[in-house]
Amino acid sequence: MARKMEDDKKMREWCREIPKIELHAHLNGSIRDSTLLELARGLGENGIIVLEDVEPVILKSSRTLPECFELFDLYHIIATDHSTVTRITKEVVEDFASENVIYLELRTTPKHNEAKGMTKDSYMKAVMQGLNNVDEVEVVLNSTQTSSNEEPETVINSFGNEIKQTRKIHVRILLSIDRRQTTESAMETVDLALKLRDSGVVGIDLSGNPVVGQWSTFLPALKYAKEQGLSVTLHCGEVPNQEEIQAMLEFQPERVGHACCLDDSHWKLLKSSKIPVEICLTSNVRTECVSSLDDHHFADLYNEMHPMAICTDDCGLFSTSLSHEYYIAGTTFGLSRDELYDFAKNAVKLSFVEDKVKKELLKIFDSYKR
Ligand SMILES: CNc1ncnc2c1ncn2[C@@H]1O[C@H](COP(=O)(O)O)[C@@H](O)[C@H]1O
Ligand SMILES: [Zn+2]
Repeated sequence: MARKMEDDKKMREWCREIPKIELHAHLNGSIRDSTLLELARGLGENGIIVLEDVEPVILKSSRTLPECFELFDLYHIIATDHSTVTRITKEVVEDFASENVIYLELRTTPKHNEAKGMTKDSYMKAVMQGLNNVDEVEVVLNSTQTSSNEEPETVINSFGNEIKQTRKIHVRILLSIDRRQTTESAMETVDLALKLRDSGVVGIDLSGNPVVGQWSTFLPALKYAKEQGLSVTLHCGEVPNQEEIQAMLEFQPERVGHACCLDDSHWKLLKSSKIPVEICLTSNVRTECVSSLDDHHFADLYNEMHPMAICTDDCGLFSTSLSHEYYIAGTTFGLSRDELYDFAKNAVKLSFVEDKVKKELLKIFDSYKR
């Protein structure tokens, strides 16, 4: 028993220590609980919200998908002013870097809120300021950015190799279109993404409550994004809307998130199209998109060597971390450390980053496990 617990602890530490790539993380879903509560308390003291109503909602650990979207509305009241957006961006990046995420693709929905003097542009400026404010680690936003002259630290890693480590994280941003938006508003988001290309924005995500909105509303903006050379990823199959799933797969996005509720024909289509899947284990179980970890489609896709990446989705909302997601993938599906390591490394190829950075990231993986 003691031995098993010791092995388990080592496995958790190993998952934390290895380099990792995060491709599906929503900014507001990744807010630390402690920050959220602190902000909520502040608003409670000022009479803007009733803290007693909000606290149990924030602290509840298990939520259905509709409950998640109720909570997001609350998050947006609590966290959407410029200085808070800047603060949470800084914290989220630092949290990922602290568990050895070397590349983070962070997605967020640019928000317009007249009452707070916020436009989609100013929202994104606040996000960029947050990236600038990160001080625990160097943030690299484009492949032309020169690195700081920080001396690399020499450490012995869990493979027994001596490696030189610099505290550095590559970050790229995806702008999310919320399914509540109009075609016009979705177009605006794509235009903003194009404007911010030099600041690290590389693509577009379609997300939001899957039972809200029509595919035809978003299609013009998604097509436009594709034509302009932005990468596109879609939340696909969180609910069994087969007509929409068909349209999404036909659109041929560069990646899809979740892919839970596909019928047999779409399952075949997904596999034959080789569209990479962002796998969010805890999220899918908590929101009841899959009945249990053991029934998760990860195993089937893994056995077929379908391109996939392990991701967190909303690590704040679901109290998880990328290391923990690797741990549960390894222990649930019986992956060896070597298999898990190769899996982590393969996620580099699925990222939307420039080839030059991909090569740099692959080198980090190779030097880590020689
Ligand atoms: C649980 N599964 C999910 N399915 C669909 N959309 C989700 C999601 N989790 C998060 N979001 C989307 O991301 C927003 C929060 O981050 P940002 O405000 O953009 O930073 C949510 O409001 C929702 O639109
Ligand atoms: Zn998501």
